[in-house]
Amino acid sequence: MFSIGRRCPALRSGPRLYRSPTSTRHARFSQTARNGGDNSNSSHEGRKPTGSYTRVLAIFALGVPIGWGVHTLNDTRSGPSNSAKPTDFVKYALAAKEDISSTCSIFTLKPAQGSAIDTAQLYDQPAITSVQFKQPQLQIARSYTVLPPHEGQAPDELRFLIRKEQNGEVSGYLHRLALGSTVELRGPSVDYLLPESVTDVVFLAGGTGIAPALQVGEKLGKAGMMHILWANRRREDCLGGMSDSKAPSASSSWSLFSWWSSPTTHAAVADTVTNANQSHAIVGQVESIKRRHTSGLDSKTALLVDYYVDEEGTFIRPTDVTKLLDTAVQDPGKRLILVSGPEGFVNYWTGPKQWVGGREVQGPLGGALATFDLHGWQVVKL
Ligand SMILES: Cc1cc2nc3c(=O)[nH]c(=O)nc-3n(C[C@H](O)[C@H](O)[C@H](O)COP(=O)(O)OP(=O)(O)OC[C@H]3O[C@@H](n4cnc5c(N)ncnc54)[C@H](O)[C@@H]3O)c2cc1C
Repeated sequence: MFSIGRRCPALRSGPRLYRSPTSTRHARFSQTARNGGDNSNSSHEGRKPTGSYTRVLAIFALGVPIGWGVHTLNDTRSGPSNSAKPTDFVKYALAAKEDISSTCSIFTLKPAQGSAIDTAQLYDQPAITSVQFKQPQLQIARSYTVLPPHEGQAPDELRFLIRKEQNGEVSGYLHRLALGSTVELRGPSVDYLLPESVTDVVFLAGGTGIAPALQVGEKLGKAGMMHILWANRRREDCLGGMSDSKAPSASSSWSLFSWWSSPTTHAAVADTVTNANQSHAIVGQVESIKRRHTSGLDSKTALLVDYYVDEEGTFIRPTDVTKLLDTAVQDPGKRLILVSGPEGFVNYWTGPKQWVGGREVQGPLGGALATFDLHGWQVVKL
């Protein structure tokens, strides 16, 4: 998904995976009806109501509140009623920037003018969605995956986890913005449409590849079983994250297991996780999605996350993945392996995507996953 080292095409010619949304959710309460109500009051002032006029008034008296109620309900459900076309850039203001590590920050953006990106298309579609940010001086744009909304977030706000790439044109520009600055966004783009009847997902996420994983976790909900294997170079990027599998991948996994099993460790770890969840926003959001989407002891509908940190010597091993693929599923539906992260990470697991006719396509399966017996699991490169 993340094309490090590949220059994205300029705004004019950028390849788009976008499919045109056909939302009718924003049908506005008709202006005529509103004006009609107002006019009836002003232009007929002082006149004795006739029988039919009384009926008209009664219709307005009942109709306007009902219509307004429906209008308000639609607005609450689908965000701003003045949604911009996905191909048009709209202005947002940088409302907050939370540094979560030395290279990554969470950006919170609010619409700066009347129009805004259609949040229903971003959040409610069974799809992984992203938007493009414009770098105005260079007239280039890059895609960023929107984080699922979290508790306390205003309905029109958008949040993104963005890593500052060394010498990165757009990420560098975004990280230099002062609070309150205006930035131009367009979208949404659908990067992957989740098929119906997904029962199992294994998500291999590298670094900021956790953002689409969180979208899938949120959208899959209690519909199935999802296991995220999240790899980071540094602990600071997933501070406090504790793996759900008992023995995290490491050369000394047996000793880690005995360490994990000790009651003293459990108490200490619980404290660390609680504290870290309060301070590390992404790990906190991972945990909150897990809590909402894991149904007690029903092992068919759970979200599990394992953390891997290069600097601690823990890497996602092929056996960590094959173990999950071999897990017996009694009632199999669609099973997906989704891979998202820096280009090197995606290439290692799946081989590179390809450009065909100006569009980026999946290309043949390569990398480590091509050597596995996939038992019918479908691989998707993001
Ligand atoms: C669908 C999608 C969703 C994405 N979501 C996110 C997200 O949520 N968060 C996130 O952080 N990123 C995300 N990305 C990646 C993002 O779009 C950018 O690619 C990333 O921020 C780097 O862009 P940049 O303009 O800052 O860097 P660029 O200027 O494109 O440079 C990237 C790197 O390549 C190097 N480089 C550039 N040109 C050359 C060259 N000619 N030779 C050698 N090296 C070179 C640069 O030094 C830099 O390290 C997503 C990408 C896609 C496609």
